[in-house]
Amino acid sequence: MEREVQRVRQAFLSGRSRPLRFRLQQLEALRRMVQEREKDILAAIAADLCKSELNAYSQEVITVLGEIDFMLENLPEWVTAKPVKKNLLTMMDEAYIQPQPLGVVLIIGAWNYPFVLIIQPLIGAIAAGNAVIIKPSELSENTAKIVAKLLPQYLDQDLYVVINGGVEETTELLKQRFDHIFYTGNTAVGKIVMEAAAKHLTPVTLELGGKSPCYIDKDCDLDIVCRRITWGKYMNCGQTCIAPDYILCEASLQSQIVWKIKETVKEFYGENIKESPDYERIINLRHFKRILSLLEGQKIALGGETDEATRYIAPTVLTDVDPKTKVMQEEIFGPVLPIVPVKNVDEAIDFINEREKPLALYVFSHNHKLIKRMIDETSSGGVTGNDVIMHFTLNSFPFGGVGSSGMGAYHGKHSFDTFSHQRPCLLKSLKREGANKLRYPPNSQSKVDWGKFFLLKRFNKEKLGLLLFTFLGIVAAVLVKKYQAVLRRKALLIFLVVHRLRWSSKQR
Ligand SMILES: NC(=O)c1ccc[n+]([C@@H]2O[C@H](COP(=O)([O-])OP(=O)(O)OC[C@H]3O[C@@H](n4cnc5c(N)ncnc54)[C@H](O)[C@@H]3O)[C@@H](O)[C@H]2O)c1
Ligand SMILES: CCCCCCCCCCCCCCCC=O
Repeated sequence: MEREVQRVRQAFLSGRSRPLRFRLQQLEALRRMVQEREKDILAAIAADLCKSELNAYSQEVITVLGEIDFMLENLPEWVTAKPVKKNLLTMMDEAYIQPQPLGVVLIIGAWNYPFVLIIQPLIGAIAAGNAVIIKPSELSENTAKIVAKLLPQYLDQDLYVVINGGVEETTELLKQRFDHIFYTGNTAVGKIVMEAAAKHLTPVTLELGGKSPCYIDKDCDLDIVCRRITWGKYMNCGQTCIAPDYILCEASLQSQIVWKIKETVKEFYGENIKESPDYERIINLRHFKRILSLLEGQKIALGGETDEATRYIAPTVLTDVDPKTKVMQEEIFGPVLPIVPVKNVDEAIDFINEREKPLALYVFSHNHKLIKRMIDETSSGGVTGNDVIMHFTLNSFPFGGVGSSGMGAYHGKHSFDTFSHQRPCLLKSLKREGANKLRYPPNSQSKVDWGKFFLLKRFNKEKLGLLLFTFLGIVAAVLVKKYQAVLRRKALLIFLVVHRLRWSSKQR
């Protein structure tokens, strides 16, 4: 492991990952890989999650292609140095911020969207000029294998390396020194990653999970609300980090919500859900049993059917859920949707604020002010009003958690920034030493006063304009005085030419 990381570091130190042209070439090669090997990639995701190729394409491949195109379009602008404002002491110098790669980045992926969750951060890391080691999740082994097989066929083999393995290999990997660790997965392992990173003072991005609440106001079109929630909750069989975890609403809305979700489930997956190509399965038996244990003692208003052999759990809704029960203590990460009755929006806000900060928050209402209030008075990684999941699709948004749902963010420019160091560069001349005497010892009151003027003095724009105007006036006056004779001759010449022209035009 140590030798492998060393090899990647040597490749980074060769400097070839840095030029813009190289980064663009690698991103184009990655796009070619996704396009040319699409069938293999979709088959691997399908095998891991029992997912149709159409769904694998819409949920993972589109995002990856969109992200690559966005990078290719914007990278030339992002990599350029950005000049910054200067003060009076640095007025004559060059001052700019130069984004630079961090070095060797470790990306650890999760199994639930096994392709996009490693390739999207990889795109950002390449764009920022880094070398990368990718550790896909061992639970989605087909995707892990295909990525390990394809990447070396398209990308630089020493700069971008896939290491497959489970807890043992990841633990070994985490002992090595990296310049950034980007981890996606559960909060408990997130803490292990951060602890390992701390030994080398390595910065981390932690894309974690949590219980994302969904508040439904009574002032709502429940048909639409339930269709959107059903889509986001049961997509990937509930195994989505930003799926609505539970619903908060007034008790009286529960029966209508259950009825409308039931109708939508029929519309989406047909009478026999098990046969629907759009309904996935639970990743493994451990998670299957964990989710079943959350149903114990609950009022099942919809679904509840299971099949251990195929790890099938039907779209399920629980009503009148007691917040103290197990299903409300951990992230569900499965197709089970508890409804917790609350009296009103105030109680919903308190409920959310009494718990860990979630990765996403959803609020449904015709009342825009209520949505704004919910946003102002709570905290979460991201928010979508009147829909679910969709903030993930906008790559101008930073995607990430807050508090126990994670730290740092990525997607689009935010990925580029996450994997870059914003280096401040001040370039002075070796001349103009006179001005520098001010800061050299011995110090004096007069030097301090000048220092205060240079560093603290703020000119307002109007005053500065007036000052400049006066200065230009003085310069003009001096010039006029100095070149009076020349100016007089020029003025005479212009006078003669103008008059000559007027005279000739009159003659015609
Ligand atoms: N914020 C996001 O973008 C995002 C995306 C997907 C999933 N998630 C969250 O991830 C969780 C589901 O993923 P998971 O954790 O089951 O995935 P997982 O089991 O695949 O684990 C994630 C990674 O951690 C590694 N790992 C596991 N145990 C480890 C250990 N003891 N030491 C070192 N590494 C270890 C695995 O090898 C894997 O690569 C959910 O909480 C979900 O909300 C978050
Ligand atoms: C054919 C219609 C396309 C619709 C696009 C919808 C995209 C949904 C993307 C969902 C991906 C969620 C990944 C979340 C990562 C955490 O688990």
